[in-house]
Amino acid sequence: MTSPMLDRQGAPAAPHLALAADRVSEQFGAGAPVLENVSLTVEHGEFVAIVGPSGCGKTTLLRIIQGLEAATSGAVTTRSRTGEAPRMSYVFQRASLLPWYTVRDNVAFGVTLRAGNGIYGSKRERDNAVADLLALTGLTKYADFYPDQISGGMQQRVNVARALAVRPDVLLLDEPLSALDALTRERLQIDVARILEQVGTTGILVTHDIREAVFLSDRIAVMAAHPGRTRAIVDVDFPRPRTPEFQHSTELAQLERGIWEMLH
Ligand SMILES: Nc1ncnc2c1ncn2[C@@H]1O[C@H](COP(=O)(O)OP(=O)(O)OP(=O)(O)O)[C@@H](O)[C@H]1O
Repeated sequence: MTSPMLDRQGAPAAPHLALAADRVSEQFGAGAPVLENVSLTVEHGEFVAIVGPSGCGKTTLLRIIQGLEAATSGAVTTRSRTGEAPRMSYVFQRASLLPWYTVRDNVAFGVTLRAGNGIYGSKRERDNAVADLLALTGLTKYADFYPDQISGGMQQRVNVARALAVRPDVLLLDEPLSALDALTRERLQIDVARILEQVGTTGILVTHDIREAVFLSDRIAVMAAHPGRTRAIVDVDFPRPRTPEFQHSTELAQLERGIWEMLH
């Protein structure tokens, strides 16, 4: 993951790229191939969604990108805007919060974890960072609550705030909103769009929800299964952040329909 980014010819790739997955294949033991020659590039500040049928290897691809899983063949290369290895953070479907910590302390935990990495120098800087993250994610009023005293949507906000505490160059989101009810989910999609715009981080989102993918992303990788492969890369050519009206617009519905047809 720390190797310099190379293109297919072996020359340094364009510095505007945050990530390049090049012909990534994965097979676990003697099982059927899970991923086959998946290639994907993501520019700095870009938000890319991955959609596809269950079992096509979306989570596996995300885990390979994060370095938690080694690809059988192919390579993933990453770099930050400064040219160094990027910091990545991961948001899962279920918020894994510390139940005995308040909302504030759960976010502070993410900040403290990184204090030793030189991101935050002093205690005051850490306290300010926590306050900023709480404000950014709409949690200031809930700072002294415990996780079991807030809704699932609020818990997921804490999860996002904690993930952002490391000031990630790349934020990986694996079905972050799928456990939420439809209304909460729509509201959080709008907030996630605003938060991403404010922090300017690069993002990769795995989702089953095509509408969510269209609403949030610049491009969508549509995958096919058995083995998992990229079927198409779809551009979502609308300025970000998207307005709440865009969520129910004809343009979004048309793109959603086109992707749905690809998947069925
Ligand atoms: N560590 C592992 N060992 C063996 N098989 C695995 C491992 N991880 C994933 N798989 C298999 O790889 C395939 C793809 O799994 P993955 O979770 O990546 O798919 P997905 O597209 O994210 O699915 P879903 O949309 O249902 O979450 C599945 O058949 C899964 O059982």
